[in-house]
Amino acid sequence: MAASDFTSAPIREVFCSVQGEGPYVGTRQAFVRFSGCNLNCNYCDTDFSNPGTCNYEQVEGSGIFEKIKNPVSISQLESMLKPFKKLHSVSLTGGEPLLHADFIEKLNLDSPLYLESNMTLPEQARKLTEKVAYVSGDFKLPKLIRGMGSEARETHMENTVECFRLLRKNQSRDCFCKVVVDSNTELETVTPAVEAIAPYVSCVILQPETPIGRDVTNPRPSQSIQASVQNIMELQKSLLEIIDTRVIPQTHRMWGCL
Ligand SMILES: C[S@@+](CC[C@H](N)C(=O)[O-])C[C@H]1O[C@@H](n2cnc3c(N)ncnc32)[C@H](O)[C@@H]1O
Ligand SMILES: Nc1nc2[nH]cc(C(=O)O)c2c(=O)[nH]1
Ligand code: SF4
Ligand SMILES: [Mg+2]
Repeated sequence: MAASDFTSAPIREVFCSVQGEGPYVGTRQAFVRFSGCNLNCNYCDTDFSNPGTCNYEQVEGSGIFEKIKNPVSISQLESMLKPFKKLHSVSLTGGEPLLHADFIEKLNLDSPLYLESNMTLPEQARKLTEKVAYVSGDFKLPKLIRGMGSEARETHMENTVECFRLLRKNQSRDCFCKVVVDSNTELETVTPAVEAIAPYVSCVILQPETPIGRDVTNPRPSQSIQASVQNIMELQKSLLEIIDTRVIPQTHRMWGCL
């Protein structure tokens, strides 16, 4: 897993699109997708490898990519983002962007930073407490992480809660939590997670797992790993006792944009 030094980072792609997930769905963003991740979620829809170059879609929505040599320097990335106008914010995603916190800390951009993170690296999160204006933090359910044994689960929970505490909502930052749920997700596993982070977030989003490599325009495939509408609405009803809880599927996968 290649992390970045202070001045350059391995970046998989840079493009402009609209936010497809969570409460800011539809806002115009530039996306910076860093390479590398510290987790292996069984539902992950993203190629975050580093093939040695970064795909750069300079013209919004064109589908035409230039290849930039990796690693990309801070000044190169700042210049690459300049053509994108009228942005709500710049999404820092991956892979796991917190692996590149030293690099992010040095970025100087015109738009606010929107961090999209798995929230498992508190020592890295600490470096960005003054830097990011939006935090879209996942709470990863341990059952959906490949290779996570029962001994590691307690530390995983502690690290996640500490990340939310460090990057919590305040006067100059919104912080919300997304939980990806599948057909086996039980209220008993989601409730303690939501209770623990509720003081730090503005709302919780239940994000139904989108089947990878299947026809996402067919919402009810016969043997679905997706949570049933009834199950997810039961989850929402219980969690609404704790905090504003919304159900928002990934909209960009339906539309077919990046
Ligand atoms: C690719 S991840 C990158 C950022 C960070 N590593 C994380 O997991 O939050 C971006 C978002 O996509 C979500 N995601 C990935 N695969 C998904 C799928 N098959 N269905 C629903 N959400 C998915 C993740 O849970 C996360 O909220
Ligand atoms: N349109 C769009 N919205 C997104 N929201 C989170 C994404 C991600 O992969 O981090 C993503 C993405 O890849 N595309
Ligand atoms: S943490 Fe994010 S990028 Fe990493 S495997 Fe999970 S969903 Fe994919
Ligand atoms: Mg994505």
